Amino acid sequence: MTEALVSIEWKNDALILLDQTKLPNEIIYDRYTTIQSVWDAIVTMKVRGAPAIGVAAAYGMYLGIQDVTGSVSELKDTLQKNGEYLATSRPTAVNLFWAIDRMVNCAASLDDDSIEMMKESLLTEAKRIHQEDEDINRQIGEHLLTLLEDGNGILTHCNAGALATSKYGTATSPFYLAKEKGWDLKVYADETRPRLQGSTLTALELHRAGIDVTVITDSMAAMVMSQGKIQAAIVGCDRVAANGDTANKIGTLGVAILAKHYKVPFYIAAPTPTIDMQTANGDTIPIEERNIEEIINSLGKWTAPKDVQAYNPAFDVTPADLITAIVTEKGIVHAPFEENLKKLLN
Ligand SMILES: CSC[C@H]1O[C@H](OP(=O)(O)O)[C@H](O)[C@@H]1O
Repeated sequence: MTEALVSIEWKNDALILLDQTKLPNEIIYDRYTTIQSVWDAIVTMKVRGAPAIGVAAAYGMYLGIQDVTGSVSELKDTLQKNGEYLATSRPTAVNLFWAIDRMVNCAASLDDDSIEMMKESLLTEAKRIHQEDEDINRQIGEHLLTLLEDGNGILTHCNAGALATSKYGTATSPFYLAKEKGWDLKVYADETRPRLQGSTLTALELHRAGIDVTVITDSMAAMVMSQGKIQAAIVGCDRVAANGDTANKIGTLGVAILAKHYKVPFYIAAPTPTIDMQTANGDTIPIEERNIEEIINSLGKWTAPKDVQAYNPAFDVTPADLITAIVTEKGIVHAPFEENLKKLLN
């Protein structure tokens, strides 16, 4: 086993982020001291994964008010404006907006404190969001483990791992807990074109942890399911709508359709900050479209004519009726999702 990679750390008054665009070949940590650099890290996916984006954004909101020296109301105004700016980085992962709101609401709740006291309270709130994420992920893993058995084959898509969060991951959390229990789970990781987070990130973190992981191309998912190798599919999420429709990395919908066909349980690992009860259903979840060169010039080699058209939605939406259960830190939610998510969250 090799030491676990840490995606996010607050150290010596700065945010330290592992540059995930360099993995698996280089392990490079960068130091961030401005909100602008955090915005760029989110846009360029140096830090990615809904929970990790939320934690990074919380620290970015704190970094953005360091230079405020005037009144308390000036600090609150700056925080509000910075939240609007940070919100332009990526549109789909609701954790970004959830973390921004947490920081703005934290400041709003601090009446007439001094500027320095408010800055201290905002750093405390960012650290709280960071620690909560770690606790949430372990609890999701414990609930997911009740749905699995020693020796199971599990298919996962993209990276909803420790690298997408502060620790453990969401979909990968049971793999780490299973190893602690001495179970022998066999993970099949979709490489997940075009960004390949499954092979560059999931395979990396699980392999380093000594967990049995096999990289497959996205197009092999059907075959491994048809061969009876998969007893469950577990994926992460970027936004769960009130009716259970779930946005996740592009290709997740295909995995869900295959799982239905092969009668494989399909689980969403969902921290409650990723559940957006303000969004009624999947039709209204904003889907990020990214640069088409991620497809036709991935890894710096043109694999299509340079002026060809391409379509690069970074996420798709899995309808609730393809989802077996949404597994949160507060418990396992089955259909009817709208009713049961409300019960879980209230
Ligand atoms: C627990 S990570 C959730 C989610 O985020 C990833 O997207 P991206 O790498 O573009 O930030 C992927 O969809 C994961 O499943």
